[in-house]
Amino acid sequence: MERYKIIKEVGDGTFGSVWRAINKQTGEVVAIKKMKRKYYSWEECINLREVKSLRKMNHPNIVKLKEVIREHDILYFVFEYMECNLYQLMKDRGKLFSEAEIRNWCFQVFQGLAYMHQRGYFHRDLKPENLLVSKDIIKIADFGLAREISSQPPYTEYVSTRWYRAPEVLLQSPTYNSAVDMWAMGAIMAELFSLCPLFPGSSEADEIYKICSVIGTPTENEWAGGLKLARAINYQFPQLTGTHLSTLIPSASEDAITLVTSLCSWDPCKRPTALEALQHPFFQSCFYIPPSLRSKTTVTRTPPSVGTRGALEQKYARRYCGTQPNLKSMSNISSAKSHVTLSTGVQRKLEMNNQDAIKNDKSLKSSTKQPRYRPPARNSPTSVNIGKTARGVSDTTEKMANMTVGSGRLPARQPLAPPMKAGGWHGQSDLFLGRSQGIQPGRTYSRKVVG
Ligand SMILES: Nc1ncnc2c1ncn2[C@@H]1O[C@H](COP(=O)(O)OP(=O)(O)OP(=O)(O)O)[C@@H](O)[C@H]1O
Repeated sequence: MERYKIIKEVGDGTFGSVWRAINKQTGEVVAIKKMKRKYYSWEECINLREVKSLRKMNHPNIVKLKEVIREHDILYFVFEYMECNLYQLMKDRGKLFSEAEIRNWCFQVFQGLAYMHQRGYFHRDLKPENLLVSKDIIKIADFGLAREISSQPPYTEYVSTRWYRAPEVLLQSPTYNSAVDMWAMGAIMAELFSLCPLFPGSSEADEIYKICSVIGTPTENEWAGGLKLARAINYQFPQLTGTHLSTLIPSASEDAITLVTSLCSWDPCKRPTALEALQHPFFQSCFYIPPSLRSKTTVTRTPPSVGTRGALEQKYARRYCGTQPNLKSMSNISSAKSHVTLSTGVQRKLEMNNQDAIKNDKSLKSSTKQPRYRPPARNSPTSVNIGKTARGVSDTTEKMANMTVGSGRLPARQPLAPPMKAGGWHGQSDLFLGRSQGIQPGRTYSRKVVG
């Protein structure tokens, strides 16, 4: 580690703190992630998902892992350095992003995702904090939860930050696939337009409620599989008609709305794959250049939608809103859906979000169902089976309740979930505990992001 000069902390995640540093020999600026738990052998490190998955990825829109160092039982990941994450950009933003900016970012992320999904990996924890930006370039980071298609169950660790968590995961589907990343991208894309999270659930119950209040309660026609999942856990969806996305993200063009709508489809099979998303009319002005054909210059200095054409787009972005002709139709896309499927083979693990939920759980002990997996407490230094931070997870409701200030984001334009009709199921998920703690309207909060 003495080869690096540490400059300052730029991030603090669940698993590690991230520092800006300089390679003393080359002068290169890097990001060093110092893992919180100790690693007593190299075998332990090599088996880490972040190492296994990132080692194999070489794409301009996936953050590059340069080096792994273990010193005094502490593990360090050396990454290429990125200026900031998308959440930081949104929270510091005084005015809305232009559609051209959003298009450019999303196009790049979908390229990174297409690459990753094609190679049999999916991320599982896409959120604005994990999308890192330097100038016009955006890259996917944090592969702590990335999953390989060939990996075997049982999988017991926690999956994804709640606000971006796909409904099949919320409903404890025993199988899920790369479509969970596409759902997250729909939510992120909408958030880029409005600077407000689309589904800011304060608990799993509230998350489903928020989703229903935007895209409407799923019908048998829309998502038979989801209704089956719900029946299996004796869960009843709240009956809501939904809100047209154009009222929630009024600055988005019609193309953007149709893309977000299809990404946020209840049924994972109805979501476009990353490759399909890249062919959506929303991206008609972007040029897809396969990474293998890109020169270094193209990749790093001329992202899609930037350059002369990008500048023009930027200039006329607002004028184009909703008026661009749809040159391609999603229905014309011939490529078969190729979401990478993952069979968990075990119950999805559940989270306990707050003390109220625990109390409720105690009062509902008549359940005949087996108790579900309860993740170890957060911050457990020796466990990777832990919930994620701030906006994320496990004990998040408590955290949210205590959050203060800062982001200027007001996520609570949607109603709070009423007590859920939990039927006879009394598992440990807050989804079924009949209690939902909403974020109060007008309340702002910050996320756990340093710097
Ligand atoms: N390569 C990088 N360059 C600059 N900043 C980075 C880099 N990698 C991570 N960061 C910053 O550190 C934060 C946390 O990093 P990361 O998500 O990898 O940690 P984590 O412990 O896995 O966090 P999480 O709780 O989200 O899982 C990021 O949101 C980002 O702001």
